[in-house]
Amino acid sequence: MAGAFGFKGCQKIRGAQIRGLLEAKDFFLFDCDGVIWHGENAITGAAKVVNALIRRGKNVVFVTNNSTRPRENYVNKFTRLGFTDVMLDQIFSSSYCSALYLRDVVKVRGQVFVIGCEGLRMELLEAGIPCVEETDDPDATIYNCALAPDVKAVLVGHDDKLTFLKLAKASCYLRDPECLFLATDNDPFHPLSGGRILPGSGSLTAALEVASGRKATVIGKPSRFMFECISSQFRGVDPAQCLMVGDRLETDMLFGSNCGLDTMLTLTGVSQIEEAQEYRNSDLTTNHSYVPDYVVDTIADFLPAFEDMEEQND
Ligand SMILES: O=C(O)COP(=O)(O)O
Ligand SMILES: [Mg+2]
Repeated sequence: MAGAFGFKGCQKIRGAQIRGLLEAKDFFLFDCDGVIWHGENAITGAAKVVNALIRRGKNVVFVTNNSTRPRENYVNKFTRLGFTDVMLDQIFSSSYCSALYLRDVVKVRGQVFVIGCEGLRMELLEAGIPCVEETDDPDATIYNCALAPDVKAVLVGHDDKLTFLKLAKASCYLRDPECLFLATDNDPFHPLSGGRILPGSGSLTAALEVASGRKATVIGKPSRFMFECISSQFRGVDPAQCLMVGDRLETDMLFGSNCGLDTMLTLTGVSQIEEAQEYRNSDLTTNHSYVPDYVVDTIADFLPAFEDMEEQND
């Protein structure tokens, strides 16, 4: 897919080309982990870029598959890391969008069984969606535990306190075909320092898919639903005016393609340019949806373009 400037995918761009892109787009969607920050550390220059875009009147939103924190937590994190003007309504997390999906699309009537962190439960409760209480009985097993009545959905997100009992309970609830099976995202893993990895929600969902014999509906990237949330909150967004900036081909770039957005891969996160070139050279046309229109080493590559624009305006 060629971007607005006719570039073939995987083209590294900088300077004047980035400036052209900044002038042509008015809606910027940023992935967080691997683009804006790594864990608790901002990527060098990221705050300056985001602050400059907002100062120039561009729309900036953040689309993160991380389901572990409530949005307020992100506002504090952005402030802590030097992003001066990020507001709650610019943050679209897979937990917040899962709550919107259950409230506004499913209009769920009944309880939701959650496999996930406290941040996911908080977003659901904030949206008025009752969650099945977690048991703290150390002797509870699937043979003797109580199962809640009227569970109308099972929602799986990143859960670093996953237990066999939680998986077993979810499998029982999913025996009811009326009970929806949802996942906040399908990320398989998250790289950690020292070559370690953290299993993602996708690995927990896969376990439940095998146990239940059912397939989950994924709310987060690469599904289009997060863009639908953004579009309805900003009263209609023109995909042609958007640029999706991410670090992962199979979630961020595919999300952008699925929503008809131009896409930019930054090489500060999970995916490398060689992987993107492999997808581009693939005979399988479905693989071309993973190919970014543009590639930059880091979003800090935007900074010289702002300086050019300033000089031009002086
Ligand atoms: O940390 C994660 O779950 C991934 O988050 P991201 O979508 O912001 O990269
Ligand atoms: Mg990321």
